[in-house]
Amino acid sequence: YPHSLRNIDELCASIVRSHRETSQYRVEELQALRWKLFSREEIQAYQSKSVDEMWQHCAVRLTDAVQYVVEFAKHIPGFRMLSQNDQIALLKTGSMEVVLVRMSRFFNTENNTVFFDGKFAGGEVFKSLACGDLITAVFDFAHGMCALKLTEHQIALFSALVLINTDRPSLEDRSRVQRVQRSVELGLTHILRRDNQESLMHKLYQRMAVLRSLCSLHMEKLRWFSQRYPLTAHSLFPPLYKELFA
Ligand SMILES: COc1ccc2c(n1)CCN(C(C)=O)[C@H]2C(=O)Nc1ccc(OCc2ccccc2OC)cc1
Repeated sequence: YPHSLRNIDELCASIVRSHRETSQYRVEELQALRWKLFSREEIQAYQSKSVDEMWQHCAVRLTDAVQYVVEFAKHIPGFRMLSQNDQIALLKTGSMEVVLVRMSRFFNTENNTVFFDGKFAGGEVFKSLACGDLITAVFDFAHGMCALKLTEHQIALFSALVLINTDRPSLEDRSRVQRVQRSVELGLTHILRRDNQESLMHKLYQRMAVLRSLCSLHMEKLRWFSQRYPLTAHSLFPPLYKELFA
């Protein structure tokens, strides 16, 4: 275990603090926007964008969110003790997963909308991406996360566990990653026991399995897109999005 941490409480406190400091938007902030929807004209404007324009529009915004997840990862006790390559390997596959976990905090299950460009958007706004199955899967996942009614503390520990995942391919020092993963798992079970919600644990592992298939769908769509629009993907996407996902 990382020597600096005397006990699990301290581990949980540092992950919760990091989650709060890197959450880009506070839930209360966006609660006020939940019923701010796009007008028919605004929806039509998004739907008349070309495929590559809309992909670029979304990639820029999602890269914003990914940057905050990179910051979050750096403050997970033990993450920075891993080799650079292992840190990149974990972020390559885990950062979009954490973005999608966090995205569920900005999802309105009553009108099936998600925060996007300052308002809350329904799936029809993303029609010009030409990947309705990805959007449906993103919305379904957000619904599933909201149904668990996780606290911010639980989301923080769950996000850390999603990120520190030893199943990632090409890890150099799997056993070191395993030690960090075990301490985060201890933290999550500690939080759930304290909240008297241990039954959530297996539901969270099911959510992780759904998340993995959702993110491989995202990668598949991105590969499809990059082949069809190589110029946009290689020169107009944010470097971090390319580095992590392309
Ligand atoms: C961490 O949680 C959040 C939640 C919301 C937002 C952010 N962070 C960052 C700031 N942001 C802004 C500025 O709009 C929001 C955003 O990006 N929303 C948004 C973007 C794309 C969407 O679907 C398309 C799509 C989804 C998955 C994978 C690829 C995709 O397209 C290629 C849906 C919503």
